[in-house]
Amino acid sequence: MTQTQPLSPRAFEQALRDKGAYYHIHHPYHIAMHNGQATREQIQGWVANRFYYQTSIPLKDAAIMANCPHPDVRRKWVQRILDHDGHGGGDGGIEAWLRLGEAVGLKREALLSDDMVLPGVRFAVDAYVNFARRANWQEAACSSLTELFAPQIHQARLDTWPGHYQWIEAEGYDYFRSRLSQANRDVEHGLQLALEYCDSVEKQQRMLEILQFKLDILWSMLDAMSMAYELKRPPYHTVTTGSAWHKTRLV
Ligand SMILES: O=C(O)c1cc(C(=O)O)c2c(n1)C(=O)C(=O)c1cc(C(=O)O)[nH]c1-2
Repeated sequence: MTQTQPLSPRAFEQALRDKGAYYHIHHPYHIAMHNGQATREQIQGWVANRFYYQTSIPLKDAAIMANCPHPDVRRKWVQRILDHDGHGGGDGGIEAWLRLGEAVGLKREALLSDDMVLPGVRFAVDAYVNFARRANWQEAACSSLTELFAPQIHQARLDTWPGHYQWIEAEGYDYFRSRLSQANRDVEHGLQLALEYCDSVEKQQRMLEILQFKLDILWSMLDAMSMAYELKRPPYHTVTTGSAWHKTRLV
């Protein structure tokens, strides 16, 4: 039956939350990391590839702000950029992620060079940034709502990784700890925007589709990592043992 009336705000919020069934917490790569079955190379590969996501988030948030004509929204949204880039002399999330890299045995330069970033990860992350550039600001803003499910995944890492991976240095966990409160605050704002904006059946359905698009991005990143670090099939593995893929941000 075709839906003619929009869902109530409460029912729509529930429909957004139900998308958690597809969160990357359920990806086999993530499950292996959670269960202590990931090798050092797999953890390092994940940290190095996720760094590309971390450094792209402020680009994505700046694109949203560039398209948003409302000072009150921008005033709140800018906090996301400050969280990652740091402000007032304090380090931000990007620096914390670099420390995570060091804690898992990677050199800062290795992360900063993007050398390990697999094409599949790059394409997925670039799709997120480009979506934020093109979409209207409300749709782009609400695509961050996978963060609804993020505190759980950060907490699970804090609970299980120190026991499983004793070789990871303790300072590495600061990033996950800091995101627990930041993500909850972001979600509160993002949810409020989504509930206000999605006042028709069409907008609600489109927003659910956008959230799925974002879930697809996160899942696809881990698919690329599975190919490279679990199945040992990085791009061009039939041709070379080297990493021939492109290494620079082209878009
Ligand atoms: O570690 C994770 O699993 C995870 C997932 C997500 C997410 O759901 O997009 C984010 C983060 N972490 C994160 O640390 C973060 O800063 C972040 C920002 C955003 C966003 O879409 O604006 N997602 C996420």
